[in-house]
Amino acid sequence: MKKDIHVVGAVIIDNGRILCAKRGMEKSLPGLWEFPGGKIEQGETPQESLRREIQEEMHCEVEIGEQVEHTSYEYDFGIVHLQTYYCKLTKGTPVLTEHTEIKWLAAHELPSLDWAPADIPAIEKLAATFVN
Ligand SMILES: Nc1nc2c([nH]c(=O)n2[C@H]2C[C@H](O)[C@@H](COP(=O)(O)OP(=O)(O)OP(=O)(O)O)O2)c(=O)[nH]1
Repeated sequence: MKKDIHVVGAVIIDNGRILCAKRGMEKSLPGLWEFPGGKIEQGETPQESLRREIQEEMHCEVEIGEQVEHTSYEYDFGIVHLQTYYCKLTKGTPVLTEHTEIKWLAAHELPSLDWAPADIPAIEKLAATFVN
């Protein structure tokens, strides 16, 4: 049995653009794009986890809205259950810490990046949701 890994990702929208973050080359899924976030810790709600991760990784605060997607993807290292949520910035601006690059893209531009496989359903949904 592969281990289940519960992960939250923030779809941060600001000025009509969505924040995309590139994973480091030394990590699992090296160099792939993802939404900032991380593993849900024991006793946390997805929202608490997301707020904590965004503060730690991006040094800013977000207001969390509706869920975008909830999907599971089986990697060689485990099964990632990824929940993504719409977020708005409430304090500060995202800064690069753990990631190697960040980009702000319009929804229709999202499919042009090389995303972690678990993110594809969310990317397709976002790309189809906003016509801009
Ligand atoms: N934060 C985030 N993680 C994602 C996304 N898509 C996706 O497959 N993942 C995977 C990558 C990781 O295996 C896991 C998130 O764990 P993490 O952020 O706490 O861990 P990490 O990448 O620092 O480290 P690692 O232990 O996987 O090397 O979920 C996504 O959009 N955002």
